[in-house]
Amino acid sequence: MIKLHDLEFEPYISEEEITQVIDRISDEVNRDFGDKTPVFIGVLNGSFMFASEVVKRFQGDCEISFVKLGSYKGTESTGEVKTLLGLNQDLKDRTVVLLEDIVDTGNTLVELDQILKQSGVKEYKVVSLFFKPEAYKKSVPVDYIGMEIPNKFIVGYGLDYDGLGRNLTQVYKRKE
Ligand SMILES: O=P(O)(O)OC[C@H]1O[C@H](OP(=O)(O)OP(=O)(O)O)[C@H](O)[C@@H]1O
Ligand SMILES: Nc1nc2[nH]cnc2c(=O)[nH]1
Repeated sequence: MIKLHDLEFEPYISEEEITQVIDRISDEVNRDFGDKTPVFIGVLNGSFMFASEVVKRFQGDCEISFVKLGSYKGTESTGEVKTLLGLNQDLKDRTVVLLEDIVDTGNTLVELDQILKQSGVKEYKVVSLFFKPEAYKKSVPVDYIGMEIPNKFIVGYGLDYDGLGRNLTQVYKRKE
């Protein structure tokens, strides 16, 4: 068990399991985008570990960029997604692969969908390491999912609780 600020968390998904999931999802990404010179866009902050592992496994030509969006305060979504660092690259007519650590309510994804459509991409697909089907209320497709998880707050592997826990190499869930 670990403590971050005032909350306790227990081990939930091991590093080995995360690696297996990333291997599988990266195979799918290689298969579908290997010859398309995609632009990978990682959604900061949470996706930095996952994004680096996926792009390290990518075997074709690609470009890599990041945007930074934020909407969580403590363990809850505020419902308001702020763009903290926008796109700084021309994506017109490009194939884009969004790399997210988690899709939860979908608020962040809806914002990204608008940003990408406005930028004139040829196509874009969403890859997310974790997905909470019970929490997802939107219709933007999540095309590649590493793991479906219940509607519980998790930390580790890039995901934080009020800034702490991103460096943990396995995933923990909030202790009930
Ligand atoms: O589907 P949603 O309910 O929108 O949640 C998903 C988003 O929440 C987290 O980001 P957060 O807003 O916590 O910012 P961070 O990545 O900087 O921690 C995560 O990295 C996703 O981008
Ligand atoms: N740390 C963390 N951030 C999130 N953002 C959306 N869902 C979650 C979650 O379960 N944990």
